[in-house]
Amino acid sequence: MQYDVLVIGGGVGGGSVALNLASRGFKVAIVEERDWGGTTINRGSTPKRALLASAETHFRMTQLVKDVAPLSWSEMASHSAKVVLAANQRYGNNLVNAGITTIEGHATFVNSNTILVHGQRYQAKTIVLATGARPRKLEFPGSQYMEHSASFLKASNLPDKITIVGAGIIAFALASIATEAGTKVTIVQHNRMALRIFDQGLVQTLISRLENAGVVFKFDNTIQNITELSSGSYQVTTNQDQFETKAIYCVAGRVPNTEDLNLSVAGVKFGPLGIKVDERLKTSNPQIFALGDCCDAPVPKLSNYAIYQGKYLGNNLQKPVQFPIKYPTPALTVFSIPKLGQVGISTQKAADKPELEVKTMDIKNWQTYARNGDDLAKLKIIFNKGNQQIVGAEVLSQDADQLVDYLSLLIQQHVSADDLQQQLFAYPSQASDLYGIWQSR
Ligand SMILES: Cc1cc2nc3c(=O)[nH]c(=O)nc-3n(C[C@H](O)[C@H](O)[C@H](O)COP(=O)(O)OP(=O)(O)OC[C@H]3O[C@@H](n4cnc5c(N)ncnc54)[C@H](O)[C@@H]3O)c2cc1C
Ligand SMILES: NC(=O)c1ccc[n+]([C@@H]2O[C@H](COP(=O)([O-])OP(=O)(O)OC[C@H]3O[C@@H](n4cnc5c(N)ncnc54)[C@H](O)[C@@H]3O)[C@@H](O)[C@H]2O)c1
Repeated sequence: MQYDVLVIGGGVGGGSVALNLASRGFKVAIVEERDWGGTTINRGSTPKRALLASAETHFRMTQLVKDVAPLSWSEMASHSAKVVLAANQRYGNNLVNAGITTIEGHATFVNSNTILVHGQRYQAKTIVLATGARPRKLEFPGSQYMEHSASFLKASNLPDKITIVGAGIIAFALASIATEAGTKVTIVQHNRMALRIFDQGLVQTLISRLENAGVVFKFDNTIQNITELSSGSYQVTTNQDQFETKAIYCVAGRVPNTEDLNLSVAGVKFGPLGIKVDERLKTSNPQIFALGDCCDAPVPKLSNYAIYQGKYLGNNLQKPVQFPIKYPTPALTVFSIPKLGQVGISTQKAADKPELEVKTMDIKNWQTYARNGDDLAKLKIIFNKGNQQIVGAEVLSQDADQLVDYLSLLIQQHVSADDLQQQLFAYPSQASDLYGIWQSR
């Protein structure tokens, strides 16, 4: 069967490019071997945020009133499962309703413009690879007892004592959710560094808050083996320690899905960081493109980048791709309790730039944060000393994701303090708090 464009991978990256191209009249087919919506919808931010919805509401209540009833994991899990099922079905339906041919199965290349799925050949002049990534596996005796974030996120029961391996973005979200649900969490990190790219002062405050809530951090601990005990629990032995736990989730990074595609027959080069692409997302074969978590592009591997890359390719594929991809202001959030957000230039990068100044603002007394009892709320904002424009920020707050997005708009639009005074925000709202950034300087 012949198409204008074949997309391999039905996650948010593949879906984004397929929907964009279909809306322009291209004959598009998309292949998915597991579930429509990929990691984001089925095993990533959608279930994570659905579980977090209960966990953070519970946390907020405990900040404001006494005697809050404990959370029920089974209720949280069934809410999350409903949200995921609806999103997954909506995702598949959107593709079909857009006139895209959806093919279920594993795709491999036969040659540079032909793929094979369940013995059937499909051809296209242009192919887009959007095969995503999978959890990185660690190997040591007993490592087979470790599960991954996906099994945490779909667990119908959560044990009362769990271990998380890796102190990264996923770990802080899972630990926050589990702790709020009453589970005792231990995080094992092989060195001293948690959340490497974030402001380490804010990270330390977040660690202290989680420690006060009962999370045990074991830094400089490398797991040597795990043994199963007759009780059904596990004994974890590290280079420093030995302890019992009831489940172990390994969240020590992710690796791109580049194997089992027969990329070499298509002339597509790849390495450990993913499929090699140029600044137009073109692979080493000029008719094959790659985007999202499977590709080795110089941006974080996040849903928002995969979707943005999909839109870029969709906008440009009808003609030879003319313009290199230009990424907007980066914004990301660790969905912990409280959240940790980063936008634009980070405090670590600002430290090397004398033209920038970092101002730390204790925002807990600002209206939004005071009324929410958000006592740890802190904003580190990075200004250009010359024109006083905001170029970046790092935020610790229950609402860091929203503040980061407001700041992203200000940065992207080069908004100055004077420009902001021309806006009339609803009052008192988180947006109206923004005036405080200049007042507090
Ligand atoms: C627990 C967790 C939480 C996350 N939270 C966030 C968050 O809050 N915010 C954020 O921005 N990012 C988050 N991420 C990252 C985000 O999920 C990824 O960046 C995003 O899913 C990448 O999209 P993608 O389309 O490139 O890949 P994927 O979503 O992984 O989709 C790739 C698809 O390709 C399919 N596939 C692979 N090989 C083949 C083949 N040969 N044939 C057919 N199909 C194939 C796979 O089955 C998969 O469905 C999170 C990730 C995890 C694991
Ligand atoms: N909110 C978001 O935007 C969001 C949320 C979740 C995931 N993601 C994406 O998913 C990716 C994967 O998340 P992640 O948390 O798995 O990765 P990560 O890179 O954020 O963290 C992995 C952690 O594991 C540690 N580690 C590595 N080997 C180890 C070992 N042997 N023992 C103990 N610790 C070890 C690393 O030092 C690091 O701290 C992220 O990089 C990001 O692209 C994004």
